[in-house]
Amino acid sequence: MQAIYDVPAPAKLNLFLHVVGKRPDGYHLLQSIFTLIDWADTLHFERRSDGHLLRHDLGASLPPDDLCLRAARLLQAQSGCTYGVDIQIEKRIPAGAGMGGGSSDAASTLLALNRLWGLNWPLATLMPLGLKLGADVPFFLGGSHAFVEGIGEILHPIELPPLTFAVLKPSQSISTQEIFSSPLLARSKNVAIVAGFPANNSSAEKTSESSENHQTVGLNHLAVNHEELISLDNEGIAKLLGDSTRSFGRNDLQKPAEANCAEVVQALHILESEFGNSRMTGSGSAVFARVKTPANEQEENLLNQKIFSRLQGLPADWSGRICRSLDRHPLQGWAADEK
Ligand SMILES: C[C@](O)(CO)[C@H](O)COP(=O)(O)OP(=O)(O)OC[C@H]1O[C@@H](n2ccc(N)nc2=O)[C@H](O)[C@@H]1O
Ligand SMILES: Nc1ncnc2c1ncn2[C@@H]1O[C@H](COP(=O)(O)OP(=O)(O)OP(=O)(O)O)[C@@H](O)[C@H]1O
Repeated sequence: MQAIYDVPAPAKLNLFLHVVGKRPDGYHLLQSIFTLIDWADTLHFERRSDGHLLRHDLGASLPPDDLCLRAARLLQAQSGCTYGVDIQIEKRIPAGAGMGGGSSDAASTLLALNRLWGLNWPLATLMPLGLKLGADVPFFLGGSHAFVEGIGEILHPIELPPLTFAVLKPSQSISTQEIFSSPLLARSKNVAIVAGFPANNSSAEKTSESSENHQTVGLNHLAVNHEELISLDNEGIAKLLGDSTRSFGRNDLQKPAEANCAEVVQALHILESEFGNSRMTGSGSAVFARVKTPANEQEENLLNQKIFSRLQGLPADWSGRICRSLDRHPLQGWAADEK
């Protein structure tokens, strides 16, 4: 294999994100539902025999040593592979948005180079490399929506009904590190511990990764403080994303982000007034609202018009669009399962 073209790297939304603790090294322990959406970057890989690793930006410019190059360098060093690669990237996911764009690029790079360089490593071997690159990378390697714990390395695959979102990214970007170190970050007070219940129906997605932190069966229910049982269906998701007084879910990173960035508050207001709900994803600055999935083309056009007309009144460097949840990651199954 000489080249792999049109490799997708989809973004994620955190339907809720609870900070439940802190590790001795300063990283925060989370509980969150991560959802894959159809706002995606596209990458192209051409193998080089001289061992060099080069990136070419087809759209927006990325930092010189970006997460794609860091992923390629890590895989090359760990495997001792003598091939190199030219990586072309069409960047569409806004950076510093809490949508995991850089992490997704890194995960897609690991999966593509694993093939292009003929390594054929199992997913369980790629997972710890992913975690070294960023807390969100294991989720994108995992290949499905997930209830996520730890700092991002404990993945419980879940199935979700098809969901539609309006996503708005203000012009300002937010540094993840800055938000996690804010004194406004809620600690321990009102911690909702969520426990997952394995799916007991045949539609549950089976995953066969056998790494220690990887559950082998999907979940279809979550319990809050072992009391209220939430099904991962439309009704349950509505509970998770309802208004802040009634909903169970929240994003604990939202308060510090609102304090740091007035545009986050503005974006939340816009979605709240247009769609009746709003929440920030990850460490921001992007926010999203759940919207009714359009039943036909006419309804779909109407939704797109709504977000388009809102964007027209805002500075040109704001972006936004209607996004659909994916069934699964388009590269699911690219890494061999461990026998
Ligand atoms: C907020 C989320 O987007 C939720 O999906 C992720 O937890 C962030 O993941 P990420 O962007 O891959 O973050 P990393 O690049 O690993 O970490 C950036 C910085 O954020 C802080 N950080 C990150 C993740 C975490 N669970 N606790 C933290 O305290 C650390 O100071 C770290 O140095
Ligand atoms: N391939 C990449 N794409 C985007 N940003 C990258 C990439 N590689 C490195 N970065 C750097 O990482 C920073 C954060 O980018 P990213 O888009 O991953 O953040 P994010 O949307 O906040 O994601 P997360 O939810 O993982 O925190 C950017 O400001 C950028 O400088």
